[in-house]
Amino acid sequence: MTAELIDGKAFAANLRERVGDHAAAFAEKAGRKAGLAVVLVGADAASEVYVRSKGKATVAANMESFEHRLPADTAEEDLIALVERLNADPAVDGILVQLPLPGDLDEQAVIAAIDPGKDVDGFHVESAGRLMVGREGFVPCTPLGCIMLLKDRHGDLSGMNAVVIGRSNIVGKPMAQLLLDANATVTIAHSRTKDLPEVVQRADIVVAAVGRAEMVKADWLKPGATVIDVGINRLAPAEEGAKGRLVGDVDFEAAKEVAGAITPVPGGVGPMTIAVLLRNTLVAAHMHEGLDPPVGL
Ligand SMILES: NC(=O)C1=CN([C@@H]2O[C@H](COP(=O)(O)OP(=O)(O)OC[C@H]3O[C@@H](n4cnc5c(N)ncnc54)[C@H](OP(=O)(O)O)[C@@H]3O)[C@@H](O)[C@H]2O)C=CC1
Ligand SMILES: Nc1nc(=O)c2c([nH]1)NC[C@@H]1CN(c3ccc(C(=O)N[C@@H](CCC(=O)O)C(=O)O)cc3)C=[N+]21
Repeated sequence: MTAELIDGKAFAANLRERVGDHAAAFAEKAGRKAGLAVVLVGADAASEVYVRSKGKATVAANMESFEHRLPADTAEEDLIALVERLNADPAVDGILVQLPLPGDLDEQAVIAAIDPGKDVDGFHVESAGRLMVGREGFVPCTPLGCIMLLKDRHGDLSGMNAVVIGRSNIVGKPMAQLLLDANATVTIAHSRTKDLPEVVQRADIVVAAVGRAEMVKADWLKPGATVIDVGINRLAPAEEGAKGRLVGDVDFEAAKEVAGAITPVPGGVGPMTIAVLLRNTLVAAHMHEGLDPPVGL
């Protein structure tokens, strides 16, 4: 058996296109473009690439991109002061502070400074709380992108057994909550989980968000399971000077012979994260202008 490939890249391109159309209509109505501010502290090479691609995608979707680069030794109060300026700036609808932050900057303190109405990453405690109790709010981009792919494939997830591996605030926990909201029966596994292969064996849906290259093995999977691989791991390059290959948390080559459907890395969940970020920003912009949010995004 060979799994169907879940083409996150194509799904994301389609979502960005629809967001772009709605963003153009928004600009007509509001007399301004929706705006996303991205704050990057320090000069992490991978983050640089990521921030640049977000900026390009934002502009391509008819929105404005504001990039703020601060040195790695920035004081927490200066970073928070920038966030507060962005909170007060009517041209900025969404604020994303690229994580992780360098040094001993307190991530929770910085995120807490973001206006929850501009928290398009969904990392603020207010957003997390809203998701937990089932109220409208911003949902973290990566898990929201994953649930879109799952609903696209399965329609109704009711009664399906879902196993989420990883319990971070930005992926694992919100992912589990979204699956629960979709009436799946959810198990959250983590580093203390006993007999992970046996836990995964029962799953109709596996979401791997661990950060360990190719950890999830093919023989753990229930035949026909749907596998969503969130992991982004760069392997050591085979030769000096070369760029290491990017792999997920799932042993893709073997898993695709057992799974029913699987997301590749790259080209799976990653592109969805950016597309959903643009979607969240456009929703924020509508709220800021007192307009009804676009339907069907
Ligand atoms: N595609 C995308 O857009 C995005 C991809 N990512 C990628 O997703 C992955 C996860 O990210 P993130 O959630 O931030 O990572 P974290 O490091 O915050 O969390 C990893 C989780 O995996 C668990 N874990 C670690 N080792 C094991 C193990 N051996 N068995 C079972 N569980 C284990 C940890 O358990 P414990 O809590 O017990 O320590 C923890 O809950 C990374 O590869 C990251 O790069 C992240 C964000 C976006
Ligand atoms: N405040 C904040 N919000 C985030 O959402 C956030 C963050 N900080 N810090 C870092 C992680 C990581 N992340 C990715 C997004 C897209 C790809 C992506 O598009 N990946 C491409 C491959 C890119 C490549 O080739 O390097 C793919 O999977 O196809 C990857 C990783 C968002 N994150």
